Amino acid sequence: MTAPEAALDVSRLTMRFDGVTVLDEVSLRVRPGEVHALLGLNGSGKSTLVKCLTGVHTPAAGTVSTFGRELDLPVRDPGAHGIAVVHQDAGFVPGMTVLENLGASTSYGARLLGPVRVAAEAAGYEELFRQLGLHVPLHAKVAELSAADIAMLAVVRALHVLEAEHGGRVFILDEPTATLGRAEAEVVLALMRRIAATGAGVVFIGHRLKEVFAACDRATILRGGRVAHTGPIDELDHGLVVQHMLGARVANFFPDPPELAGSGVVLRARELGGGAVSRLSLEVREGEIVGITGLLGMGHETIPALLAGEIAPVSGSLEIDGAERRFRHPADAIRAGVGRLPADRLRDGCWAEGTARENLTLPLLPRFFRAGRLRGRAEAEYARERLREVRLHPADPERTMASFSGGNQQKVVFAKWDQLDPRVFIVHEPTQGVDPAAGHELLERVVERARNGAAVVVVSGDHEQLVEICHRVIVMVDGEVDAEILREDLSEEALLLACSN
Ligand SMILES: Nc1ncnc2c1ncn2[C@@H]1O[C@H](COP(=O)(O)OP(=O)(O)OP(=O)(O)O)[C@@H](O)[C@H]1O
Repeated sequence: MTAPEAALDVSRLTMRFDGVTVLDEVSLRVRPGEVHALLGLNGSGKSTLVKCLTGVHTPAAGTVSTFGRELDLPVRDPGAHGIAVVHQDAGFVPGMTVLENLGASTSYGARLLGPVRVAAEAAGYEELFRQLGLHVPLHAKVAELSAADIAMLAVVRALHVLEAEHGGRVFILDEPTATLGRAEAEVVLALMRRIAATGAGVVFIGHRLKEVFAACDRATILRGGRVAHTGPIDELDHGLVVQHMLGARVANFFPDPPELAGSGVVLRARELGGGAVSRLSLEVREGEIVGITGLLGMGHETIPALLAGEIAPVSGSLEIDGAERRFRHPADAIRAGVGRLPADRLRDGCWAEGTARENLTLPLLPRFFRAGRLRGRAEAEYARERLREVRLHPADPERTMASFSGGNQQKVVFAKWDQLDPRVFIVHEPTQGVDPAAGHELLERVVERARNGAAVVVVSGDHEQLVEICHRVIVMVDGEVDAEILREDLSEEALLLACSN
């Protein structure tokens, strides 16, 4: 019997892929009005659990109930049972208006036929926006909105789909803040809390523990497809969460940047302009780690593409090791020793249908050819070794990229750039979607790159990370460098203040 007070009650759910158990008798109980964090390392089973709740996967065993009613498995039409999932990638059409995008998910065809219905729908949304305290114009194009507004619209769309159908609601937010800066993330977290306050059960999946501690009431931590811990958030701390995730303690969470010894300038940008950057002057020395941040839309997100030949500069100049460079294509930048780890790895960083090995060795393929033939065994051995170093899980380089969890895809893309020994290494949101333990490993490797003499640029909205690993951080406002904060003055508060200036 399910206790009626649970908004969502998952009991002993088991899921297997080709005989491999990915969820092993997982139970999750979310109360109405509660924000419940679902945590775990990359690949621990969080997304698989969500996919079982939305009918994408059919579990081998277990039960699922919402507000006391048991659901038939596989779940068909989760919306009818009050379950909505908000994914990180909202899938909105930028050229369409807010209303068109919101309507498209419910009754697009009908809306085209009935102007009266459009007015009713608009009024419904206006009321919903008012209740949630959102100020987003319904007739603005999605392309004109901030990232935080778009993230919130994704939540609202899910809410509206459920509105008429069901009394009790279960919201699952899958990394809603992963692509947002600190200030924008706070807005989305506040919205999540307001939704919980209406009596919904909210499940929050995220890797930024700071957000988890600020916004969640309870947490369930998965480890290797099993529940390692469940309980109130105030009985946990950063170290304990990671301990439950890993089954072991991590002592020093963030690595320190290396000592800087009077080293020469590797990367020098003078008044560089292009895309959303109007003027960037920057010098990065050998072994130095320079962070770049800003509120979304302030230009810092464009800098990796500008420095790595994807956006052609329209003004200013760029030097690497004293030689002036004009990159017309990313390949020019790679040849000049510039490596770039992109933020959107699925769009820019990998070939989803290819295997992890193919993705890794792509830039090095000529090395594995002899007399016109690919030395397959040497290539496979190389890939196995490199991917073992980044602790790819599962440790099978022959699986397609699409079948790895998000964090493990990031490890492959990271290894792909790291192996080229870049002279200038630009890492853009390096730990986005990556669990805290793997994130720790990736940051250690970034610091190691600098220790070996590379000039490292970290473009990130994650201020905690910038404070820990950078020698100094540059803050962009309106496409220009607005402030520079040296290591001795670096703090999250100082960065937030500089960003919101
Ligand atoms: N369609 C699939 N076929 C085979 N194995 C899969 C499939 N989907 C997921 N897996 C495996 O199931 C395990 C759990 O993956 P899942 O995506 O649920 O992890 P996660 O906790 O959401 O990770 P992340 O934090 O990186 O998103 C992983 O080992 C993954 O490789």
